[in-house]
Amino acid sequence: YVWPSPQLDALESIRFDQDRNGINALITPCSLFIFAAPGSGRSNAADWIRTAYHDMATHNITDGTGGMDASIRFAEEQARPEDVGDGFQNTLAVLLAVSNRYVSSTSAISIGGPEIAFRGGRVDAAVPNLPGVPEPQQDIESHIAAFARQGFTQTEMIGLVACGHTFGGVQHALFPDIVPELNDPNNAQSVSHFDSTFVTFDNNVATEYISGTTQNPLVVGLNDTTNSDKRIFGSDGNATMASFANSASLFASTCANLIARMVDTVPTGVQLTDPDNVDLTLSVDQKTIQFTGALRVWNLPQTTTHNVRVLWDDRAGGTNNASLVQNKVVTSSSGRNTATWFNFPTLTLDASAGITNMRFAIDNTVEDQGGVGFAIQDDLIWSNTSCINDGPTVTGQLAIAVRNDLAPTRVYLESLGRDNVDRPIVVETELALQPGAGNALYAVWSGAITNAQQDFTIGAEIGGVKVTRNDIRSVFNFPPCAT
Ligand code: HEM
Repeated sequence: YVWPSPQLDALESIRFDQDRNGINALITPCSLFIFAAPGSGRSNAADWIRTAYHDMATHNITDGTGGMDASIRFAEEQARPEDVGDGFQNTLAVLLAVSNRYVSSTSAISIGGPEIAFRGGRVDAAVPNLPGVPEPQQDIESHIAAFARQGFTQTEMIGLVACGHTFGGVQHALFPDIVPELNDPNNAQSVSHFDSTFVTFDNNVATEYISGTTQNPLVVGLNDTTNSDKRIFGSDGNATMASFANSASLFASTCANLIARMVDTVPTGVQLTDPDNVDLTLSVDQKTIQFTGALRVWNLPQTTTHNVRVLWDDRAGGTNNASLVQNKVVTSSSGRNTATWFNFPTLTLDASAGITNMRFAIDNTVEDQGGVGFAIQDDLIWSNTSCINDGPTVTGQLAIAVRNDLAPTRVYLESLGRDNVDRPIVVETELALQPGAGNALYAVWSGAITNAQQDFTIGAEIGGVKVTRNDIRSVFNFPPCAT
């Protein structure tokens, strides 16, 4: 994608900036289960993947209803026999809290699985979807029909079930007719696992099935009616499962494709470079703009030192440049990628020339998103007349500088809220124009802030159209208010 994109920037930050915004800690180690004492036999990771499938499984390819839309959060869906168990509640309890989007592919990646492509833009449902998650007692024809409705062929059904059932297992409490009480202190919730390596992504679900050693309770369960994996895996004479047993890499690449499709994604390559937190703050006298930020470069060899510079264009036709300083090196996504961070020095720009675009020179290579550069807008920016009032209750004042050619009808701060069905929504806090606070270049709009913890982005309405500037700040980013 082309930076900046507030939505994709946020999504990829959760996925790739594990040291800052990640959810890896919730699935590290892969066997972690935070809702019971160790040795429960369950894992957060397995819950998340099952949740993603159950959310998607209501999809109807013909009429386009259902799918990955987080409708699984509705009590009505969770009360259905097809959605038995507390795994969905557990998943949503943590994922709704740490992200503002529904991110599910992350768990599989971090368990050593294949890297799964993803795209953003899922929209949370306002109402529950129609039922449609397959259940183990149904016959093979219903399963083929259910996966066809979800958009998967019979071969893809075998693959997707095998990819899902490399994690976790079946719980006695939920399926007492399939799994007996195990009386095992290391498996306190009596979970009969699908393969011997139930917290790892590998092809053992297939090798154990083909070699006849499988303990998968949906294959060798005593009640043949609920042996749905046996019917599904055997439905093409075991051809697909044999191919997975023969080739771990075929299994991994098939799962990467199928799970990517399951979470409604198209492949996208990792960006080589990606600016982050590019901050513009107008000075008190409104004659200069402070320009700061950071650059993340993927997979830069660490053997030599690097010469990294930011080049930027201004509205007066000038081009400028400055050297960046290497900061930290972070390995993310289970060691697959290394991010090297470079900090901008604090650059002081002449506000009358401002800034329009930037690009980077990394050693001898120019990174400019294929020639378009990285666009920067200096029309709606934070004013450093913003300030914080420390005390028992922290409050403050946030101010936005608005370039005079803009003439907005409203300027406001945007923050994240939830509507009455828990969908993320944008809450707007109005700011007022401060007559006399501006100058020939910028006007100043400001307002009092009572919730100091709240993060804000900048919003304005210009000619009836709403615009957003995604430079996130709270009062903690500003100096103390004058007393
Ligand atoms: C015909 C299709 C399927 C049937 C009948 C089925 C059935 C089941 C059943 C009965 C359980 C036990 C749930 C529990 O006791 O907590 C289970 C667990 C699980 N399923 Fe499936 N499943 C199907 C397809 C899939 C697919 C396509 C995926 C993902 C790609 C998936 C992922 C999982 C995972 C990860 C678990 C383990 C959950 C845990 O241990 O907490 N399943 N499945």
